[in-house]
Amino acid sequence: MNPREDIAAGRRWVVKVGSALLTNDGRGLDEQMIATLVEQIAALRERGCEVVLVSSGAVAAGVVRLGLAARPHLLHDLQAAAAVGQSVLVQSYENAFKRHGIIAAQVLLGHDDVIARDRYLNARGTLNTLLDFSVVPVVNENDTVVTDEIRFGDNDTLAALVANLIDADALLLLTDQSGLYDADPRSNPHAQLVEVADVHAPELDEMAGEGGSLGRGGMVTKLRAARLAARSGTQTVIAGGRLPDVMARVTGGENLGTWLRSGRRPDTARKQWLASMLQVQGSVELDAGAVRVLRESGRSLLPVGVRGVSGAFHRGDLVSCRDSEGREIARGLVNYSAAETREVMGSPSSAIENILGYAGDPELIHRDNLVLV
Ligand SMILES: Nc1ncnc2c1ncn2[C@@H]1O[C@H](COP(=O)(O)OP(=O)(O)O)[C@@H](O)[C@H]1O
Ligand SMILES: N[C@@H](CCC(=O)OP(=O)(O)O)C(=O)O
Repeated sequence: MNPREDIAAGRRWVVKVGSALLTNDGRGLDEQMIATLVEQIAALRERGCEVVLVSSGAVAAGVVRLGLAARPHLLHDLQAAAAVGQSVLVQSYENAFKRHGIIAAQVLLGHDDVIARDRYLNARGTLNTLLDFSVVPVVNENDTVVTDEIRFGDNDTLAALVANLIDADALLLLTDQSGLYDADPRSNPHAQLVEVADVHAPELDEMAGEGGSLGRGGMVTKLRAARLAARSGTQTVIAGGRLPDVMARVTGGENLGTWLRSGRRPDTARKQWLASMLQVQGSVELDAGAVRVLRESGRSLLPVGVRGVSGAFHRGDLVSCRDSEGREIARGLVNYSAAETREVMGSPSSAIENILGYAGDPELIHRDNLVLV
């Protein structure tokens, strides 16, 4: 039995191509690489796979087009570079796909598009419709309008959200390394490739390091992306994009790169949406009993299990639930503001009416609005 038969069975793929691969050492877009990737996607589709491509490279392409000496640091400079570079990027893909008779579509997504549930569902509908039309969506972050606080910043996270949106079977993160090593191979020549691991294995956090000068997130964001993707049951493979025929080989189940196995059952669509919201408005500290109940029995969080509150959140905001050492356990949408939570924490739900003067929900966070981290 092929241990990677789960991968080989995948029909719906999200392929993410990082800046580190696409940008010719900072000398603009590597057109040859784009042609090679597109040829491989065409071959994948011939085998009956659906593919969404998440491609970085806009900033890097814009930097060269504008004649800048290096990747800028100021947000507006980055956004200007992205605006110039995105059209160069998408034009390159358009030309390359056309040579294979494939229609491509540009899809730019921002953080707002996943926070609002109606926009989230809309993005899902559009991507699914594009796939129904046999189009290859080419997705990037909508860099020109985002502010620093709401940027994904790295396209690994964006690719995972896209995988959630379309319920992808598998996510392929192509980069300049052959996969995840047990240490950053740039600084440790003895680093060993991890061939397969459970995506939730805690020791992976020790191994994953930051990115290079061209890319953004390194292996840290790739690991986080794989965990986010696992929420829709999506398998992740991290592999070297310069390897000949890498897409056909990985998707065929060959033992290449790092397979981060997503073992558990997929979350519900609502919980996937909740997990995709990146920004919390505050946090609550739980006592040991509440930590156990959340982790082990998937129940709601009641005010009685809360010991502390920080931040200025309102009803309906996303709040992080932490243990006494500050480790995040879960996230969820609260039924009470920070001020109200301070008043009712530590009390049984039956006392809420007396304390606040009105009868609200018995839970601080209902289990349907709660995701474990
Ligand atoms: N444990 C690790 N294994 C492999 N690469 C690592 C590791 N830790 C950090 N890295 C770095 O992550 C980089 C890839 O991420 P990044 O630069 O963000 O590329 P991309 O643009 O493809 O997302 C590699 O060049 C490598 O130096
Ligand atoms: N949206 C940006 C991509 C950000 C980025 O560099 O991502 P990555 O290469 O995945 O670390 C761009 O197109 O330049």
